[in-house]
Parts: sequence; C-alpha cells; structure tokens
Amino acid sequence: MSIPFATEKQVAVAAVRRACLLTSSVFNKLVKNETLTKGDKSPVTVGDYSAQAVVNTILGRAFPTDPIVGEEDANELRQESGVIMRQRIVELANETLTSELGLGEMVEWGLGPGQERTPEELMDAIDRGNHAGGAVGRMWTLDPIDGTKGFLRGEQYAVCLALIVDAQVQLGVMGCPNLPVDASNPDGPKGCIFVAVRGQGAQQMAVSGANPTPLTIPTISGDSLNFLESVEAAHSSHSFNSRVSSVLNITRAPTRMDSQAKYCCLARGDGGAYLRMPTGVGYREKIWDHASGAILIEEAGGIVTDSRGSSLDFGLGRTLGENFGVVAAGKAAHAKVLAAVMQAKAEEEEEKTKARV
Ligand SMILES: Nc1ncnc2c1ncn2[C@@H]1O[C@H](COP(=O)(O)O)[C@@H](O)[C@H]1OP(=O)(O)O
Ligand SMILES: [Mg+2]
Repeated sequence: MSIPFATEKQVAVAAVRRACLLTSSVFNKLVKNETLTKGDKSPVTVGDYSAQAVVNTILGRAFPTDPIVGEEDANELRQESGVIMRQRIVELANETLTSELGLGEMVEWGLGPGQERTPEELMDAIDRGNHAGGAVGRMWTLDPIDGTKGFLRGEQYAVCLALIVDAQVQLGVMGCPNLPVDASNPDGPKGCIFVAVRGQGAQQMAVSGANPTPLTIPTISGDSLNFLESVEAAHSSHSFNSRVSSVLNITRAPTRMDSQAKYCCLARGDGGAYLRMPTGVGYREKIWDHASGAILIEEAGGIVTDSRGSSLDFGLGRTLGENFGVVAAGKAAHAKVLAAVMQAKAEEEEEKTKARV
C-alpha cells in the first residue's frame, strides 16, 4: 500500500528547500529598489516574490490542477514601476529553478539546468496563488516569506507551505533558514526544515535533508512554561500575554520571534506555548500564516485553537474567518493556558468597564 501524500511531501520539501536557498541568498543583502510596501502597509521584497514564483512553478508542474492560496500577487510587478524588481525576481527565480542541487530532484518537475522560465511564465506562476480558498477539494497555501519584518531585520523568517484537503490540513512543510538547528547552541549551525503529514508525525531536518529527527512536544509543567510571541506588538499584544503570564505565575520572559518559526520552536520544546492575540480591530488571520504550523504542532502531539478554544477553520477562504487569535501548546499545557487566556480577557474587560464609569 502506498504511503498517503508521499509524492506531495517529496515535492513540497523540494520546493521549500529551493525557496530557502533563494531567500538565504538575498537575506541581509537587499538593496534599494528591492522592497515595496503593500496596500496593508506590510513590506514585500524580491525574496518574497521570487520564492513564490519558484514554489508555484514547482507545484504547477507536479500538480497542475491543484489551486494555490499564496500571499503575494504580481500586480505591482506588472506595472511600469515594477520593472527593476521584476528583472531581479526573474533572475533569482531562474537561478534557483535551474540550479543543480545534486539532491536527485526530477527533471520531470522542471528543475535543473536549461529549465529557465520566461518573465511572463514567472509572473503567471506568482499569480497562480490567487485562489480564493474554500471548504471543498485540494488546495495548497503558501507564505513565501512569513515574517518579512524579521527577514528585513536579519532575524527569523519561514517559508511555509501546506496542503489542505476538504478544509483539513494534511501536510505542512516549513523552512527556517536562519533558525539554529539546536536552540541550546544558538551560535551553531543554522537552517532547518520542519515536515508534518497527518497521521505520520512531525520531523525536523537540515535544509539539505540530512539528519531527519522526529519531534514530540515535551511535557512542560509549572515553572518551566514560557511563551513564544511575535516581535511586533502590532501583530500580537505583548501586554495581554504578560497578563496571561501573571495568571499562570510564569516568571520566565517570553521568547520573541517573527513568523511561524514560533510553531517550529514549540514543536521541539524551545518554548511552552505560542500565544497570539491580535490588536488590530477586525484583523483576520490568514490561512498561510497558520496551516503548516498548526499541523506541525498537532503531529508533534500538541493542540492548536483560537483564543476562545475553537478549532482553526481553514475552509472559509483566504482568512481564518471568525477565529480570533491562537493558543498552541502541548496536550498537557493547552487547557491550562486557554483557561488563563479566558481569565485574562475577563480581567481586561472588567478593568475597561471600571475605567469607563
Ligand atoms: N495587524 C496584524 N495583526 C496580526 N497579524 C498581522 C497583522 N498584520 C500582519 N500580520 C501577520 O503577521 C504575520 C507575521 O506574524 P509574526 O508577528 O508572528 O511574525 C505576517 O505574516 C502578517 O500576515 P501576512 O502574512 O498577511 O503579511
Ligand atoms: Mg506571513
């Protein structure tokens, strides 16, 4: 009997690995004209666009009928003002697609020497990420650089790809090129890929594919529990998390990190819980910001819900619909953390009401 999603896993790991090599090659080296500010004021770089072009090109070749929900689109690049960025993206994407990695990747996926794409093909590949999402059938979701702000600061970021079937995440692959392989040796080797397949467990490996290691969230209790949270207070309230820490008598400072690398760290026990409490009124979480992280935690033996305890619903389009915030932790800690979140919310509400009267 064949192993479910074996080909999808192989293709997704190959695509994320190439995107990791690409983004590492521009990491810390971006120059003027290689970054734009999008309509929602968030930054996007040649790294984000070219990584999406590469991953979507590979997926389009391997699974031509699968739709993709990707973060970026090529609208700005198709304008006259996008010419310089477009040229650089085409150069980076083609360098990556044609490189010979010696990893036994298939010519049938359109990779390796002589496989250059035209600028039009690459812009169309980026725009293949325009799918609206939904509850029925297969679709991929991609964040080519999650944590672009961390990427620009020279800190953490992740290439995040997941396969969703009938609203259930079945496969997640995350590449964290700047994450230490071993948290206890922060100055040691960096660059990890995390892979999870529904019912088949979670793994960490080197970007080369070497040293695959199964991951299980360790049981963390009492004093040793600490939080993983966003660097950007505008993405997730630091003050709310500190209130939750007080409820739980946590004295350890939170670990701040950009991107879904937080889920990766939680999966290998580098933190006790990931808490996300958006501050923006009406902000809706995007499916590409959580799909691969959520399956990694579940397959490593943890639980992921929103801040009200509801499961994340990946079948409502490009966003997580009515979900609000995220609480992710190991099985033993999740209920305790969620109860503390509820209590902290109630206290916050009470203080607001008192301040109004
Ligand atoms: N106002 C906001 N509230 C919550 N998350 C946000 C907000 N603005 C952007 N984000 C998302 O936060 C993600 C990074 O999170 P973190 O702070 O954990 O690194 C980004 O991918 C971004 O989503 P998007 O992918 O749509 O740009
Ligand atoms: Mg993102």
